[in-house]
Amino acid sequence: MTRGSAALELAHVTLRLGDGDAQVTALDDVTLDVTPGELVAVLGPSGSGKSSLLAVAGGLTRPDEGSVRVGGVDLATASRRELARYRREQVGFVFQSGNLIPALTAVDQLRFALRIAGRRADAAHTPELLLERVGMSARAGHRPHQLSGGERQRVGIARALVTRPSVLLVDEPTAALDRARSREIVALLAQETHEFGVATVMVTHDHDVIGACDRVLEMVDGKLGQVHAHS
Ligand SMILES: Nc1ncnc2c1ncn2[C@@H]1O[C@H](COP(=O)(O)OP(=O)(O)OP(=O)(O)O)[C@@H](O)[C@H]1O
Repeated sequence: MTRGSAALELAHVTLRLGDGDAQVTALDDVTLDVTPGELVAVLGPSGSGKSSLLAVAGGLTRPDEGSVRVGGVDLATASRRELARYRREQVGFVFQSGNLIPALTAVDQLRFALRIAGRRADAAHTPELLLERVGMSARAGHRPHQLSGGERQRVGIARALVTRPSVLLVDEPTAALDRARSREIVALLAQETHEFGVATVMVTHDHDVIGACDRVLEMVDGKLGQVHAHS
């Protein structure tokens, strides 16, 4: 699989979870193309399938039907080994509250991510330079408990990008932040998405932050579509 700029292409993806009467169609015929350098927001109520969408796009689970293509490989038919490799080499994840490792300083979070990925930073994307990009140089030696929620998210974004993924998957990045911080974080995600040419999907409940996104979609009962006005 080639590294770098690759689109994320989901076609007619269906994912069923649970068994028998308890079975739920978490994703129902979902089609989504995200181009390199594009930030797509996915809105939707709790239980609508947003986490399932990230799980399928991130190679954490295979769909029951449809295809999920990144750089010419179909994750729906990939082996477990190929999926693990895809997750390690092609995907960056950003979670709700940063999900940083408590014992590590900000710069070590990024070094550790590189080590896990079995990668070396190229000269233009060292951990130090990435932290500078997200405005965290002065806090590079701080551990998570010494950082604010917004600062932790900045480190989380830098950590996700240090391995130079093709696809960036972002789960409720502003859940723990106030309105001003939320807007800053999503503006940063947009900036880095464009700069790195990464295909980014951000799921969120937060209608307030979608102005910075290139495209906004809505998930309802496992179906992905255009946003409808809410009363
Ligand atoms: N392991 C499972 N077995 C059965 N059903 C499941 C399982 N995991 C999730 N579901 C169901 O699948 C549907 C989609 O869940 P999903 O977590 O993708 O929604 P979500 O939009 O991310 O919700 P939230 O915003 O609350 O995180 C929900 O109806 C949920 O109850």
